[in-house]
Amino acid sequence: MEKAGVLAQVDKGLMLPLMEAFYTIQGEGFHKGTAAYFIRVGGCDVGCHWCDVKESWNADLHPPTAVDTIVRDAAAASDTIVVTGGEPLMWDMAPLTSRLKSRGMKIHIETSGAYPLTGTWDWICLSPKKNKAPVGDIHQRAHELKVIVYNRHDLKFAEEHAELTSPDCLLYLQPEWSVRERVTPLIVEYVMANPRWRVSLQTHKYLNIP
Ligand SMILES: C[S@@+](CC[C@H](N)C(=O)[O-])C[C@H]1O[C@@H](n2cnc3c(N)ncnc32)[C@H](O)[C@@H]1O
Ligand SMILES: Nc1nc2[nH]cc(C(=O)O)c2c(=O)[nH]1
Ligand code: SF4
Ligand SMILES: [Mg+2]
Repeated sequence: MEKAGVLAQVDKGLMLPLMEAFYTIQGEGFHKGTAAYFIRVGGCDVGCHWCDVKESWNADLHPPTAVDTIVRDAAAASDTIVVTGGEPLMWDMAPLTSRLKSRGMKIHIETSGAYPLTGTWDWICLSPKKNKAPVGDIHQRAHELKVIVYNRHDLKFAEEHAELTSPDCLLYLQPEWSVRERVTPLIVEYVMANPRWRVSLQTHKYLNIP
């Protein structure tokens, strides 16, 4: 396909810049410990200085891939799919999620919420960022709020975002990996004092799996 044609397909969400797709164990949040197939879509301009997938940021480095191909490979691997990135909501998620849904799959998203919510989701993990705030009503739609804690101020940031969520939204504090030894004790103390919150660890990194 010529370049203009590919760009048009990407614009419609019929192709996505695919960084990688892999079957693993969800390491974080409510579903941690359960098998899932991850679809990592390239492209992100949020710019978290501690981001653990900076290779995802430049969408041009990741080949535009037909969603039909992505869905075919996903369906062969698992009935639970986690769409992540990069920031997946930079792209129109409607074509990908409608195809996954029509095959009866459970679809989860990991997002900063910095772009409008598209697609249909069984589980929305909202991880808000200071650099680029969530837009629209995603706090009300989120099933879990997962705030990354790099320093003490992030606990205040976490409360500000928790106030915007629905009453049954699960609340998680997750240590930023590079400072985990310093911040994990802060999180433990905070969760015991404020038991509406839970601890989330990046358990896949302890298990040495993707
Ligand atoms: C790489 S992001 C991709 C999805 C989306 N851009 C987002 O930030 O939610 C996936 C998850 O990893 C978290 N994350 C990224 N870097 C991290 C780090 N160094 N330590 C802990 N969590 C991290 C993000 O906050 C997010 O919840
Ligand atoms: N195992 C595993 N669990 C995860 N949960 C969220 C991840 C992500 O990068 O979005 C992730 C990831 O990269 N690997
Ligand atoms: S929003 Fe997500 S992918 Fe983008 S820089 Fe932050 S953690 Fe990384
Ligand atoms: Mg990750």
